[in-house]
Amino acid sequence: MSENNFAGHTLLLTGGTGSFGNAVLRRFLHSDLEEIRIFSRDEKKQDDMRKRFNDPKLKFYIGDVRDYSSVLNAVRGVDFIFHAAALKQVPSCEFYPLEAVKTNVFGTENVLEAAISCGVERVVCLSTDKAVYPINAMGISKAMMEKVAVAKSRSSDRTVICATRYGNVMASRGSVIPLFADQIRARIPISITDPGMTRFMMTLDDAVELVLYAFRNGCSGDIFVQKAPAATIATLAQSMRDMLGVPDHPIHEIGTRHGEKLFEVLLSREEMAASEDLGDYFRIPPDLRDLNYGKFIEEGEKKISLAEDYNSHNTTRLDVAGMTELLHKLPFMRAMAAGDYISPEE
Ligand SMILES: O=c1ccn([C@@H]2O[C@H](COP(=O)(O)OP(=O)(O)O[C@H]3O[C@H](CO)[C@@H](O)[C@H](O)[C@H]3O)[C@@H](O)[C@H]2O)c(=O)[nH]1
Repeated sequence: MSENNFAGHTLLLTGGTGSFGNAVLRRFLHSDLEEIRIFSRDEKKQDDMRKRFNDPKLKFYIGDVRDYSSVLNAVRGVDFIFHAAALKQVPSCEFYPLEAVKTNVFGTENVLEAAISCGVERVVCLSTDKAVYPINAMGISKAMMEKVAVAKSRSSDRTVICATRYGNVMASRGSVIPLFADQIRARIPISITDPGMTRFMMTLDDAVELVLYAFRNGCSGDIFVQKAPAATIATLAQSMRDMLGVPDHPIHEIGTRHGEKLFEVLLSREEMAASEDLGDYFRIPPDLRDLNYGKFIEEGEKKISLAEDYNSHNTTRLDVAGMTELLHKLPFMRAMAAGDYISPEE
């Protein structure tokens, strides 16, 4: 399925005003899709987007995934959905965990229920590595979102529901790369939490590719994960200092923050045992055992105890040169290195 096989079809992006929505639009605006709907609560961002893209193919829907009727209104007549609407800030979800449940869990249920009742063909739900062995409210709510998606995928023959999980998107707004860049610009020390902490490193384009892969290839109940390299925060800081020409810029260690893990996990041990290795991706199929599943237990347990999870400590580790090469792919970092400043992605 290429970007040009969609004549007469409509795509809905929930949470479409964020960086992911913008990146998808850049890919799909010139496809043969008939209509692209942006659904979000944010009137101002929708207005900015309307002016920026200025394209009659784009339609804007104000609503909240928590409100079923607003979702239903946007889903009627839609063929495909990329469900990106979420509360994703770790600290705010820690303080307001039920708000995370309302948006990430019940909101997803609303989107999927509307999709099934309107006969939508395919839905891809976006999740995060923080949903695996979760320790913070954001991750826990996203883990529940995945469970809702997989459970719902069993209840429709027509609507294919699958999900993707990805790690930190490099240089997204509020994340560590723009923060370190601001600190370097302001000539204040770089605040490192724990130099040995690792994170998967993915670009926004990688995240979009993963969602498109799931969209094209997913069977109902599948979760897709892209293999990705990782780096320690010390390596990231050194690469940024080198790239911005200040290799000796001071560093200040502040310690691990609230709700934060030493490393992230993209596939649990249990999922690794069941997953299919597709080269660049893993596919985690849904557990299709029915009530008569006793005969699968022994084999399953043996595989699980041999498996290792897939995490940012044991994946390909970037050294300073490798990390710098990746940083060069980011428009934000290239501009910084040239002495310009551009806004990070939303
Ligand atoms: O002053 C800082 C801030 C962050 N870090 C480290 O940098 C890494 C990445 O941090 P950050 O960019 O804040 O990302 P995460 O905390 O991993 O999670 C972010 O990225 C997720 C997925 O992209 C979002 O869902 C979360 O809301 C958002 O907090 C972590 O190891 C942090 O400990 C520092 O060393 N110093």
